[in-house]
Amino acid sequence: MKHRVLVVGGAGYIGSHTVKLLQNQGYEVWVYDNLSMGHKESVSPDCLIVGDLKDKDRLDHAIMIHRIEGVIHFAASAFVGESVTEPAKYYQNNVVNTLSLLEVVRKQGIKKFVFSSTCATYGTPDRVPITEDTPQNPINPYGETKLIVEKVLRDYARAYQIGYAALRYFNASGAAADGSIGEDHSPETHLIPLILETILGKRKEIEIFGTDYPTPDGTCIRDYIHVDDLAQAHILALDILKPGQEIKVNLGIGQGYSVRQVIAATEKVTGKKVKYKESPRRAGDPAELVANPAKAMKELGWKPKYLDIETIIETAWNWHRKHPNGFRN
Ligand SMILES: NC(=O)c1ccc[n+]([C@@H]2O[C@H](COP(=O)([O-])OP(=O)(O)OC[C@H]3O[C@@H](n4cnc5c(N)ncnc54)[C@H](O)[C@@H]3O)[C@@H](O)[C@H]2O)c1
Ligand SMILES: O=c1ccn([C@@H]2O[C@H](COP(=O)(O)OP(=O)(O)O[C@H]3O[C@H](CO)[C@@H](O)[C@H](O)[C@H]3O)[C@@H](O)[C@H]2O)c(=O)[nH]1
Repeated sequence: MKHRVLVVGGAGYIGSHTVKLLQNQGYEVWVYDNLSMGHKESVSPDCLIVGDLKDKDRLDHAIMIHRIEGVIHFAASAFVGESVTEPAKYYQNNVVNTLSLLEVVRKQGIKKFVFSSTCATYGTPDRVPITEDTPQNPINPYGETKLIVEKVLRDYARAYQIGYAALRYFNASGAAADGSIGEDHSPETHLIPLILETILGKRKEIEIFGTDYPTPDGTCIRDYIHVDDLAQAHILALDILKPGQEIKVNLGIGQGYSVRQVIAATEKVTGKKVKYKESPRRAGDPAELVANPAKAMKELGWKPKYLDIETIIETAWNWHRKHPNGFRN
């Protein structure tokens, strides 16, 4: 029997791709989202419950009437740069509101909880690729909030037997292979969609944030992982979680690309030149974040399908050029 799942933040970018995959694989799915960043068009209307994370009564009711067995929690404020200038928003939404959700989960006796963590919890790692035993010393408030929730989950697992998976994603990218849904953040801050918007003439140019990093071409290196590969890892984690179990894994492909390499790969995929300008570093950005995904592959039986940046960008390009205004067309 496939589980009945509540996907909190399920109308967002990674959430909506996970919802689609869960539905394709026969799970009964309910989406809970306040639509502050998400899009109602990204999920089927009959499974959407519009509500806020801090509304305990609404969550309680949703979990009870739909007899939810597992929760996947994507809802958060998730811009590294903004978290430096507006930390209060991040501690409130990512920590306080998540505690509120966990109160309901605990009361309702739910024993499967999958959490969107991040490689930003590692801060500036001593070495790459990053393994899960790398010390977690975030260098921005966003990473700090995610680390706090990981610690709360550890304690709740031990005291209340809530089984949890803290999935530490690297950089989510790409769009559904069938072109039906994709990435649409407002404001957009992520590198690949911004490059594509520049190509589509929606922006004058892309800024490269920092060209003096200790990397071969001076720009930041990240591990770009396809959103459907991320989605599949959530389903695998949900399936195997046992009460009180703790899973902490990195989700990346184990290969890093610099900002300049991503621009070059996008030019190749689209056949168009990208206008860019070199700008100062953005606050809160570590030089290089690349995953060692071996633990996720072993513990979840996970195997990413998209191992090549150009194929990942191709899926994003396919979505962006057909939906230049995102879900508004
Ligand atoms: N995008 C990435 O590269 C990346 C990398 C690592 C971790 N993450 C984490 O993955 C998760 C999903 O990221 P995303 O890129 O899909 O973000 P997103 O903003 O597209 O999705 C988040 C969703 O949560 C909803 N939400 C936010 N606050 C809420 C609240 N208080 N109540 C109800 N709903 C609320 C938003 O409306 C949105 O639909 C986040 O937790 C993020 O921190 C993302
Ligand atoms: O206009 C831009 C935007 C980004 N970058 C650079 O591109 C890289 C990727 O940036 P971005 O796409 O904004 O992703 P991150 O800041 O790495 O953050 C994402 O990836 C993190 C994990 O690395 C997650 O935790 C966050 O939620 C998610 O937003 C970084 O080096 C940025 O400095 C630019 O040079 N110019």
